Amino acid sequence: MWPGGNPAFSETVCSFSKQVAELDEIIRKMILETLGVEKYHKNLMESHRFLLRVSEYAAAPPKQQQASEERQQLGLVPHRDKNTLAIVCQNQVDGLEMETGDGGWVVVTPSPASFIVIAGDAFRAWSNGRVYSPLHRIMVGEEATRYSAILFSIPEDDMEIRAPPELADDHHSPGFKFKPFDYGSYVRFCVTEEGMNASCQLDAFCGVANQQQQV
Ligand SMILES: O=C(O)CCC(=O)C(=O)O
Ligand SMILES: [Fe+2]
Repeated sequence: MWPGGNPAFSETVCSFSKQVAELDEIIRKMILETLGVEKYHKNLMESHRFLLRVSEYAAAPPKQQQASEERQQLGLVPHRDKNTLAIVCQNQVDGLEMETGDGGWVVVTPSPASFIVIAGDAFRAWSNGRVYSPLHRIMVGEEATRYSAILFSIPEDDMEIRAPPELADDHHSPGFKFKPFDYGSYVRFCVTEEGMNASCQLDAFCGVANQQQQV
């Protein structure tokens, strides 16, 4: 795209990514402290890499005589992130929606100076389900174009995602909701036919059925 390079852009992207990566580290530390497993923080940081994605969701072409909700178009299909955390920084145009659990959707409207943090399946599995990875999507309106910059923290492919013993659920059998797995195998499973058709890819890949429910 830029045969001569674009040092000013590279510098901005690098500096932004470094600062948001620091925020990711702080957030992960806070979550681990809350769960009482902060001793795993360093280990968890070392086995991750970061990816920055910048996106443009162009305003949908106007459609006359339709209610405002019908004028919205899907900008990104409903999905759960596979990685650990995603930190989203957007312009002042909303569009990110989270599933509410009963099939509804709620628009996320952050204040101008805040970020949106989304946990992914790797964190859900590692935390034995205590950190939830929500289903989310992007809806595009016709008023304005939405821009977002997202920093993803991603486990290395060979990282074993295994919840620490401290997070075992002693009140339910089995104590762990997910079988341990290598992150790379999970990513590969998600693009198989079975993975793509699963309503919850993590459960389909490594979910352990609750024995009490099976009875
Ligand atoms: O652009 C956004 O706000 C979020 C996009 C997203 O969910 C993703 O890239 O996984
Ligand atoms: Fe996402």
